[in-house]
Amino acid sequence: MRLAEVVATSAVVAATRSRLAKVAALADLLGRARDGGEDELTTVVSYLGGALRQRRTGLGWRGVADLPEPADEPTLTMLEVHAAFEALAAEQGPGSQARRASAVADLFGRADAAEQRWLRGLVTGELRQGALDTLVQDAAAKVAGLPPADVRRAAMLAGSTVTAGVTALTGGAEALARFVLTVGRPVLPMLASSAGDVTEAVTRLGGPVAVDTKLDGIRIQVHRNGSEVVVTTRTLDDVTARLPEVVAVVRSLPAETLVLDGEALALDEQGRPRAFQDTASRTAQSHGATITPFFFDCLHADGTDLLDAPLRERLEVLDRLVPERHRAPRLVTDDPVAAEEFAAGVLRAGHEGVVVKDLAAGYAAGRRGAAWIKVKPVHTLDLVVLAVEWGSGRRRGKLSNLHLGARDDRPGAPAPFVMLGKTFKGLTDELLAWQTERFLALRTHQEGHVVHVRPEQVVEIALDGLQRSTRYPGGVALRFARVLRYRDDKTADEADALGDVLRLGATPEGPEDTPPGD
Ligand SMILES: Nc1ncnc2c1ncn2[C@@H]1O[C@H](COP(=O)(O)OP(=O)(O)OP(=O)(O)O)[C@@H](O)[C@H]1O
Repeated sequence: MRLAEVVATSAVVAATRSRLAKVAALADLLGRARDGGEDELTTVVSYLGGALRQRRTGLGWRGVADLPEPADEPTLTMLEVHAAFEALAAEQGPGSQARRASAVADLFGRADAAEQRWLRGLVTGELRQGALDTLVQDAAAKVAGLPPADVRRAAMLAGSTVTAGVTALTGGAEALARFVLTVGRPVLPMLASSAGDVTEAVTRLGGPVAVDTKLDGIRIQVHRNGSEVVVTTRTLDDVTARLPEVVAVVRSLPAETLVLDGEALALDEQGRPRAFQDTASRTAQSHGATITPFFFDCLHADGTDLLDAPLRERLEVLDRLVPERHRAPRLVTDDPVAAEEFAAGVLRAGHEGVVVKDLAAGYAAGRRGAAWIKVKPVHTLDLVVLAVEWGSGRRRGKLSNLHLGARDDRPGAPAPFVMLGKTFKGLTDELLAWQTERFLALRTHQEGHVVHVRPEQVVEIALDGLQRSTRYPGGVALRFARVLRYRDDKTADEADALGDVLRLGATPEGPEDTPPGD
């Protein structure tokens, strides 16, 4: 298969808003790629999801900043491209940088202009978007003639869309069914959609729901097999060695095999939650505050897999095995008023909100299906830092005012991110010091006092709302944005998209609330 066919499909997917049309275009391509053998197919599935097959190529933004003249005709094949990146990834030792540069010049010199743009996006990660994964899963299911839920489930269990997609296309239902929950192997976590208030969330789900305390710590998944315990994060990184308290708690539970989902939290002496940064720094260093695990789901217990069991049943097992002091406080109700009252109490206790959950739903990775709905009182967005301004006065010598962008999910968007505003509010001295170093490392170029950076750092912003704006290209600006924390557990493709932002609803244009600099 030629690279041009993948580039063309990718353009069709970006240009339509229709989910059906996106899946159809991807399926058409996957159907053709299937005939090319497993290596080619794996490459196509991976690239359609916006990712290279190599974990590291030693190539970054800088390495593809200056490209040779594009070729007139697209001639590259997928296997040639893959082989070129394999060779790049294998380069090491003295002189490797020069050899890498010449390999890049060779590869990109054989690509036409559209292919060059696309390959550059692939290398820098700009093509990656969380939503692409489920589209590729659905397309693979369509070609294989399998229910989309089966492929999604395999991806959750394998922790990889590429593995699940290729298996569906080459081995069919039988091969797919071999992906089972294995104690000791982490699965992709279930995520939540959001609602403006608790009543809306309860009404949307209908019927009795679990209203769970939303604990502001670090997502953990714990696998126990006898005395073996493994703790992983939302991104499936192993943090077992850093969280001995969690290991000890799980070892004390009355079950031989166990998979639990929960949140690890730093608590002060009064049992109130401490700032997220305190908890987060604990996975980075292994000292500091005491960490307490709180579990809210059970996926396996003593030989019984519970992934497909309704939440009601999973919670029964959880309540039986885990003592109350290690569970997220919860109310089961179908009454929105009772749910609102419970949520108000949760906020008074210092937690960030609630997650309202459908008691009849199974456990499914990702955000689709919306069986979990989070409700937080202030709006928060996960945005990407596009540039930073040098501070003045007390902040001289520090990178301060952040330029914030959302993923631009509009068809034909001119750039991957669209700027929504700036803020320097909420930044402590510690954060200023940290971000100065971080953004200097990400610097691409400087214009006046504005340092442009590679769009890789996600930051969680609280805001009062949106206002319409003629100043910013998305047509809206953030109102009273302030920094809550840096999200090192999220990549830029998991940041909020303009579509998510607009759902907050904009008020008419008002005076600019964030002064242009500090
Ligand atoms: N009781 C709970 N049930 C489910 N998730 C919870 C609970 N308490 C805290 N959480 C956290 O909330 C997250 C669910 O929200 P979401 O899927 O939107 O992830 P997120 O983008 O990391 O959310 P946020 O930034 O709001 O924490 C989970 O990943 C988990 O870390």
